[in-house]
Amino acid sequence: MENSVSLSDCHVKKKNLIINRFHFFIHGISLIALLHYRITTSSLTRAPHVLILISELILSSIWLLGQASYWRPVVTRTVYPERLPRDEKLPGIDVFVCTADPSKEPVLQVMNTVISALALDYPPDKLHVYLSDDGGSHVTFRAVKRAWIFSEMWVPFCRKYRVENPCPESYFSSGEEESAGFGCSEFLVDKYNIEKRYEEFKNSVAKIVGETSAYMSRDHPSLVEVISDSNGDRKLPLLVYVAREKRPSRPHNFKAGAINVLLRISGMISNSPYILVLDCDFYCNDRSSARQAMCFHLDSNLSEKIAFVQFPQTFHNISDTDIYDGKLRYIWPKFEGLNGLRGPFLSGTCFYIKREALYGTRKFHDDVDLLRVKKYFGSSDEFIKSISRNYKPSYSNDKKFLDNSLQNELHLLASCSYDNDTKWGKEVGFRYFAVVEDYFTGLNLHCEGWTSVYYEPSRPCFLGASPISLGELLVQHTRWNVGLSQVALSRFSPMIYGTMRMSVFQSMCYAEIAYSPLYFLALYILALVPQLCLLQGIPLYPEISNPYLLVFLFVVLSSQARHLQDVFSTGHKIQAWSNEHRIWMMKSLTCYFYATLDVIMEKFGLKNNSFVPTNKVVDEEQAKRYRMGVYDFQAPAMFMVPLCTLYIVNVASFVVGIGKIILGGGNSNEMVVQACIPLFVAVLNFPLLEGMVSRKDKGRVSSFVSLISVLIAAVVLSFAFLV
Ligand SMILES: O=c1ccn([C@@H]2O[C@H](COP(=O)(O)OP(=O)(O)O[C@H]3O[C@H](CO)[C@@H](O)[C@H](O)[C@H]3O)[C@@H](O)[C@H]2O)c(=O)[nH]1
Ligand SMILES: [Mn+2]
Repeated sequence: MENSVSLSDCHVKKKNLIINRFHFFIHGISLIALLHYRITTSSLTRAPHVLILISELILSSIWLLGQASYWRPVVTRTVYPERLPRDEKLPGIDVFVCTADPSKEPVLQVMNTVISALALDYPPDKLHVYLSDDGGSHVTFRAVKRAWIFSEMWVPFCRKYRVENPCPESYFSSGEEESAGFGCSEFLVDKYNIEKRYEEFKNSVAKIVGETSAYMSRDHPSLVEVISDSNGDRKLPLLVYVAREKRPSRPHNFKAGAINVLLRISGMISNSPYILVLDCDFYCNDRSSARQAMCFHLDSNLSEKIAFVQFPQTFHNISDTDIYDGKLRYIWPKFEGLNGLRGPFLSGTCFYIKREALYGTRKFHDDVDLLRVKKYFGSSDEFIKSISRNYKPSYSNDKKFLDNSLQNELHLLASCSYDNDTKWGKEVGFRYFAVVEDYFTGLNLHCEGWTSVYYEPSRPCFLGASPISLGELLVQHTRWNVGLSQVALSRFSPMIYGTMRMSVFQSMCYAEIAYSPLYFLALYILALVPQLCLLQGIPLYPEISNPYLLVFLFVVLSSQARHLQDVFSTGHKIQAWSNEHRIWMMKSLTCYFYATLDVIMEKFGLKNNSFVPTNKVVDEEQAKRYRMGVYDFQAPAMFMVPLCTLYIVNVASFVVGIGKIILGGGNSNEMVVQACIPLFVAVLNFPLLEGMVSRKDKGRVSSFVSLISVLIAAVVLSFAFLV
């Protein structure tokens, strides 16, 4: 399989490296000076000072952990697909698409993802697409059959005209690519015809959706069916529909459980050495991604150790203002930095992973006994045979139907009890321990010695949907942070588990993400303590004449300058800086807080894991507000009340505090700096004020939330006067 010429290159970003290290030194020194001031000069016998010290320690520690991903050479990569071996020599690829709930994940969108995967530029007999339907829904099953019929025309069309974008919905709606010099009439006729077919397909899906209940069942037997009906010579990739068995009393382990079933089922049918995993809303936007990924997997210098090639998650539905920071812009530079270490985290979708890495078979010797293997992989003999390198699946291309014995085996492998008493979810396949199965599985692979590659081509290979309302965003990030806290508060905590198994730097990168829910504590302190102390006239920061004030100013300026540099160097405007700040505050005060609470309750047995998929259905009114850059504050009260309450506390303490400084004189010298904090909060979060006071549309803060918030804020403020 391997190739002696290099299929890929990497480049160090020298300029970034110098800036990063320079910032590290001067910011680090100023943080030490700041902490020195806190410890020596502040009166640490008083609670407010201790609290502020705690918040500063948290912020500094997370900053320090984050430096690891900026420290080593920041690498970008180039690939040379033209140097890949001939098609006959390319390895097989299985594509896994997961969907869970047709009422939240529009079927047409899911089908577009499936169709786009079928149209990847890869030898059709080497490509196999598996759709996992966790809802076991009739809608999805019927729709995928229609999708197949449409693909039989769409895939040849893409091949014939070398269409770059294999996703029909986005191809037709963007009007792009009058491609490859085929501006001729034949192309136009073909395009017209295929567009008509796509309309018919869309209508038929709409009809199916109308006729069939989108009921998502948690209680259903397994169903595995080969959808493609080609005979013998395969012009199109194989398409297989899989609904695993689900029973209400049995844990199904969410997406990780679904992927593990697909691993087993595909092992029996195609058993490709590489797997592309896609969330149902992430369609392929470039047909060449498989070949690009193979440039790493087959590169003789890299291939042995690489577990996965991760592409960035890019989104097609982000507006210019990106008010919810949906791009996750701050994440991807870290992935580039990690490229200089053992490689990036796994991010759940848009990656090509080696089957062998998920099986963990390298640790077995040839003479390992069958009983031990069964302890790992479960009772299916047929599946265990599939693990050995030279296994040929008993399914052959020329059959549409799976014969009985294979069907029985597949039912066993897709049953909800197959994982019991095996290493599935622990050492084999995607790991079940945390609801961030991607992060946690990646952590385990890196700890086992595997590496990974981050590759960001100029044309995004995949495009997905990002939440476009505050409520959805906060629900999603709460789930992520529940998962991260589960890891942080367990024996897998990266700073311990990681440093024993991989480099300190790599562990620090994992730790930064896992410990970020701690921001909640730092931000609650900073949103309350300086404000209440301002009202009481307790100074927490150096007075204007104190040279230490310069240290504080420097820390603020240098961290903001660094953030701005990051924003500008990734091609964004200043607006991204303020949006990111605002969303970070909102997430810290809600998601991070609830996530930590959730995990603590789970530890005490008061709560169970859950993975509520994000809603991918677009509400037109909401979408309109989003495009106009107007926040949608219709989020659940549990998110809105803390945000509004703290906003009111900040505004009130600023107004009263400034009034006192102006009127009272006294220690105004000491309080001026402190008044800047609520001022900053109030200005940055001005949209919240608008939402509570002046907006009339449906996305405003509800009067119920405003009322409760005013009441709680009043209690909090009166506390300052009582103590
Ligand atoms: O029980 C479940 C729950 C979810 N899913 C699928 O998992 C995918 C991701 O779910 P989504 O609701 O879109 O979650 P996001 O928070 O948007 O996903 C991000 O975060 C997840 C981890 O929390 C990763 O798995 C994803 O890849 C990553 O994109 C979707 O295709 C779902 O259909 C299942 O198959 N079974
Ligand atoms: Mn998603």
